[in-house]
Amino acid sequence: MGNEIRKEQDYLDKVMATVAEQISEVEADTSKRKDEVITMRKHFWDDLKVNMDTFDDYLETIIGMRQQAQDLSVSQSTHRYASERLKRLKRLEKTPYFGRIDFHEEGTEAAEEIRIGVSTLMEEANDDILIYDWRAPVSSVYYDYPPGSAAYDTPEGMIEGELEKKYQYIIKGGTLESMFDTSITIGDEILQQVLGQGSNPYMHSIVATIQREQNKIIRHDRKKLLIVQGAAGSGKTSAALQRIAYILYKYRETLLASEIVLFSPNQMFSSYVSHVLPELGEENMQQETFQGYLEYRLGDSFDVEDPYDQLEYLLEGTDDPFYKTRKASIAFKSSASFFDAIRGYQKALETAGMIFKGLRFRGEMLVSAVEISEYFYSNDTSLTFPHRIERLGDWLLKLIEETEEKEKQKSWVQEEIELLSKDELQQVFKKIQKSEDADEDSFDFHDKEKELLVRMVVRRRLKPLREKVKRLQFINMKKLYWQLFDGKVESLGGFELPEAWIEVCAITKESLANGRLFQEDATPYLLLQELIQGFHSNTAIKHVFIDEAQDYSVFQFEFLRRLFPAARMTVLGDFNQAIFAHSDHFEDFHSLTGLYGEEETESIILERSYRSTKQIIEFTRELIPEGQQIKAFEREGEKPELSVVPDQGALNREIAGEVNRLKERGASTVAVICKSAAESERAFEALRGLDGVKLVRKNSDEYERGVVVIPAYLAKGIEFDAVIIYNASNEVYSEESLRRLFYTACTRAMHHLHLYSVGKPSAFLTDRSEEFIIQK
Ligand SMILES: Nc1ncnc2c1ncn2[C@@H]1O[C@H](COP(=O)(O)OP(=O)(O)OP(=O)(O)O)[C@@H](O)[C@H]1O
Repeated sequence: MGNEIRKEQDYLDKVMATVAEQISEVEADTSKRKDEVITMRKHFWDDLKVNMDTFDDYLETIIGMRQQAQDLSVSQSTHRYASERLKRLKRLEKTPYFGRIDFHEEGTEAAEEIRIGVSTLMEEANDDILIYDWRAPVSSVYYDYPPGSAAYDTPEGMIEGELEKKYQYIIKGGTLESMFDTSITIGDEILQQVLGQGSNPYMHSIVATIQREQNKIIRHDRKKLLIVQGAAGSGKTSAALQRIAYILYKYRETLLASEIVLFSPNQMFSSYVSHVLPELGEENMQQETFQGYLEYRLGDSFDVEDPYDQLEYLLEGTDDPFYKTRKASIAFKSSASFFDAIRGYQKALETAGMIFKGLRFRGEMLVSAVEISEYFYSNDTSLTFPHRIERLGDWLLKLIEETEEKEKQKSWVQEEIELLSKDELQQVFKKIQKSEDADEDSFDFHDKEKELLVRMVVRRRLKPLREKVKRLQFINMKKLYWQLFDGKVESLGGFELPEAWIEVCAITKESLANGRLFQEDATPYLLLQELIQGFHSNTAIKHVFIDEAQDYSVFQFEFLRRLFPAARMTVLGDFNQAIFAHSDHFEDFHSLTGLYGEEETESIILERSYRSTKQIIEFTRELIPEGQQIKAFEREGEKPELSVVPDQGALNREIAGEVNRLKERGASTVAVICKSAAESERAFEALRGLDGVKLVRKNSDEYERGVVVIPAYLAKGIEFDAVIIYNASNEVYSEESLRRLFYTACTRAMHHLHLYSVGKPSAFLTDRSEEFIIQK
């Protein structure tokens, strides 16, 4: 190995020298380009000869301007390219590469040493590649194979060969700190080191230690839908982000970061993952929350309940007289039955039952709801439904046009003209002057003025009506949806309705009447609206990523598929962490196959968990059915602890003491995880005295370092050095429906997990759990 290390240091020196040389070249070039651009911008008009005397002069001036603008734009993009290259080189300067494979390609004489880093480095004199980008085709051998036969895919086909050796390096500031010959040593020392470190305020890239099964997700490129079911901490989010970086590299000629959208659970999570792509030298994709989209589409018409308020009600509202009804409402409205009911309803509306709103003008009915309906159903029924609505809209606009003509003759118009302000009159006057060289004294001029004033007054009055028609507001959407709960669902027949159906209908109608849309109604409402009015689609988006997918209903998936018709979809989730009431049905993601069909769907399962120590995983996997399938990465730590305390006072005292101990032991993030926001508020009040403690609420948008009190549902997707479960008693966690929430909370811990319980602990902790936990 000694020889190898010397040889490696020589190679590293050569790389560092090349990087330094290229940096100074690019720096000189960038500053020259920058000056050039600034000078060009400054003198843009000086260098241009503006002469408009004759047509030829005019042409020459225009051509000159175009040329100048083109030169400026070329200089600007060359400057941009150079500064991007500089950033890449600066990254290489810190850590030029992290791995090496000695790959002997079939049919060649000897193995080639291929070093792998975050981007490519080429020797300019001879085009030799000193470092391969981790996303280059050959780099996949590094992630996919142990020494022995190996192959990798290229656009020209498979390349086969022999992987003779494989190394991992730790290089810092140009010095080789360690080098592992992974063809001899077993295990993954670097991964051990990375996972053993403390948590970070932002998620980091994992390119140096991507595991084989994760690499399959990152490089998957065949089917329209990729479904990843993975245990808590198995690297789903990490793999998704590296996959985005990979796609951006592979399709760099044609794909922009803005054509990729990641749906994430909330703002805090979005900020937590926002550093990975920039760290890899890529621009960030767009990030959205589904709630954000619902607000955007329905926020003007309704006060849309957000999923956290819905969940909080389910967790804390058990004393509410409508609690059971609300639960039944959520279950039914997220089911495939309700989905079919909505589609059946839309089908039935093709022949009868549409509800319209009549159009009134100046207090008089222009066209009644019944007349609109008659016209609608008397027209060509072979067209699609949204097309028929469009035709109806055209007809209504024509009616408005006819009305405009008729109204022009009426006396109210004259009266209104007389009331016009000076400014308004002036505007009309200017308009006529502009339109032709009219002589103000001529008869024609006054006629024109009068005509324009009449038109202006009538049009202005009719404008809101035209807008209403253009926005399809002549359809009574609220009433149409309302009707579903007024006997429609029953009349469509064939659906298994909840026992409390009558009560479900009552609370839904009441909520609609108050302008409130329950979370469980929002997507079905929007789906019905789109089925009737035509789908809003965004064809610019080429890839959609849905993280924490277990929290989405079938409605939401169907919706996203239609919203992004040109996109491939990557769906990542863990049904053991399905905490929302509508996701109770999630046992696996099999039902999603229907979205694009079996042919276009690929599923990958991740079973190894990386976030937590072996001891934490051994404990948490006991909490869920079939948890035994989850494999721990061999990282040793302490067993989780359970402290049973007699009362609330002792609970808060002991937790405060434990937080301080954990901080002293170096934990930089400590989360006190509670069942709900209500419990978090109470816990926060009691722990206020702790130095720097913060409360995380649903609208917090930054991941906080230090000590936080947080409801379990907001902690999903993120991680902490140490987790304290605020009160894991049987009184708090008794309902079976809370098992997944409890599991989600415990799996946020990386190095330490401590559960506290006032009195008897939750029944989720079985006899077997005792083996994996230290009772205090
Ligand atoms: N190959 C890897 N190399 C280094 N670290 C990894 C690797 N895979 C995962 N990790 C780390 O494990 C932790 C969990 O990863 P991540 O958050 O992506 O998992 P997840 O499956 O999305 O978890 P959850 O479902 O619980 O939200 C992170 O700290 C991540 O950096």
